Amino acid sequence: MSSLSVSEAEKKTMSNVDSSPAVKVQDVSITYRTTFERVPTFKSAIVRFGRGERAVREVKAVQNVSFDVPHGSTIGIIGANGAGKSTLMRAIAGILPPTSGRIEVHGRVSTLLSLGVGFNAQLSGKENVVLGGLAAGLTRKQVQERYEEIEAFAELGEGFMEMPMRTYSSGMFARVAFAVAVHMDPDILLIDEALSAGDAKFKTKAADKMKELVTNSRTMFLVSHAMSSVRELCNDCIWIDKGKVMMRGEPKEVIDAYTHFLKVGAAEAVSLEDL
Ligand SMILES: Nc1ncnc2c1ncn2[C@@H]1O[C@H](COP(=O)(O)OP(=O)(O)OP(=O)(O)O)[C@@H](O)[C@H]1O
Repeated sequence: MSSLSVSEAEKKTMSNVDSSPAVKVQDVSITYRTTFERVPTFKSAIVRFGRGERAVREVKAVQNVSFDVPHGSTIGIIGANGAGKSTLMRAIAGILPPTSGRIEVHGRVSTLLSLGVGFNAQLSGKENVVLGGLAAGLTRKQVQERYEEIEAFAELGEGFMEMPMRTYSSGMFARVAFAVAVHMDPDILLIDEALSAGDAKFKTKAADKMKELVTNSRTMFLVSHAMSSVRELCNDCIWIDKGKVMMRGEPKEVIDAYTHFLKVGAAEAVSLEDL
């Protein structure tokens, strides 16, 4: 590193890409097994005194997925409902262990998965910010130092940070969740549909903040159905379908292939945004 000339170092910073991967996903499969009571017919339910038959349903949500994500990338993860995007994000976040395969994560991860997971709705916004910060590994002092910035970023309005989060609208919830996630100093930020709940003004602000994080060489995963966000913010893209990687590459090309696959064509794809 020290032997690099200034111009080479600058180039490296501009390209935002470090040679070792921030995330390495190797042949990962994730299967959910759900047991449930099956009551086949009304008659047999009566015969069985209301007890159903125990059945197991397996869903192969992610199947043999492998990819590397270099430091400084902003990678969009796209695909239809139920494709396995959130499952993959939960595995990268370390919330859900893969059924098989291996995931390496190099750096500190901050997640914004399914908005505000981990928040306690009975507690105030302020209390949740503190808990979120401590859970992310910050010291109490560091949380206190960042609190004002987080509060200012969330812009909830007078007094709302002191109110229990159950009294918040989903957009307000999203604002706090986003503000916390981006102020945790993450090396790797996982964002799952975060922008969908905020209003237009907050979406712009959130997008600017994400661009700033990426400029500072952070790695970001953006799971989204909003193709415009992926096109605007990402420099890399993975399309997942039925738990498998269909395509990886330039966001524009991957989005084109995906929208073509959905048989809507590129023109209608714009009106599909923000679904
Ligand atoms: N906790 C769970 N238990 C059982 N099955 C699950 C669970 N979570 C997800 N699944 C199943 O795994 C598959 C992938 O779901 P996942 O939430 O990862 O999809 P997704 O691509 O994020 O979808 P969406 O765009 O609708 O958010 C689906 O078939 C879903 O029914």
